[in-house]
Amino acid sequence: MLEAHHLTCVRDERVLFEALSLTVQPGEIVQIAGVNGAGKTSLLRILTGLATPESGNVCWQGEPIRRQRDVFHHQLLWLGHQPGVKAVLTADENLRFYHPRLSQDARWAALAATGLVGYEDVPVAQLSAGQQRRVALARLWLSDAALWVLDEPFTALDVAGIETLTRRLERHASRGGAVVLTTHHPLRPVNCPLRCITLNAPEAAA
Ligand SMILES: Nc1ncnc2c1ncn2[C@@H]1O[C@H](COP(=O)(O)OP(=O)(O)OP(=O)(O)O)[C@@H](O)[C@H]1O
Repeated sequence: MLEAHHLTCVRDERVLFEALSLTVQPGEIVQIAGVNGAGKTSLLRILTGLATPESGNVCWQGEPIRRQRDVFHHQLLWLGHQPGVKAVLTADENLRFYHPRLSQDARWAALAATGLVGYEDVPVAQLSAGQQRRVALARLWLSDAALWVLDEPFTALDVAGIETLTRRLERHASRGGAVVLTTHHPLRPVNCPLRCITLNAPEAAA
């Protein structure tokens, strides 16, 4: 599904990782672990095509992503470290921005799935940090992308929110999707293949 070959990433004269290869198969969750600054977000950005590695390449279904950006991005849902929602828009308007063709019923159902019943028409700026995260995560209930790449998706969620999200990830994997995520929150045992790739603390470049 997704393959990374011999990736090297240097930031600020530090080698974050070198000759890193990994594959992501349908039906699995891959956790990228490592200490603060190890390069987890940098790796996710390379895997999604948002950043370019010093060397190596990333392939989707056997083809380099740089040669098929539109196809790849159609199959990708990327949620970055920040909630990625617009503060002046309501929860529902944020979902409509990303999914203009979906019905209000579908959008509200997604918000209900993340525990936001009654907050649909509230401007995001007035929501708590955890609720803002839930608005962003509601896209996971609307997306039909095969590959989800999620940077710290559990941040700011309460215990119930963490469980709801974990179940959503399991369901996506059970339907043949794949998830790559970073988290400092330990994942509970899941009912699908789960692999953890740990990045070492970075070294100064030679
Ligand atoms: N655009 C950039 N320019 C310079 N340095 C960068 C850039 N992006 C990241 N870095 C540096 O690369 C290192 C790794 O950053 P990254 O965000 O990938 O780490 P991380 O493992 O996701 O950390 P955390 O767990 O704190 O989120 C950091 O030292 C950071 O300062």
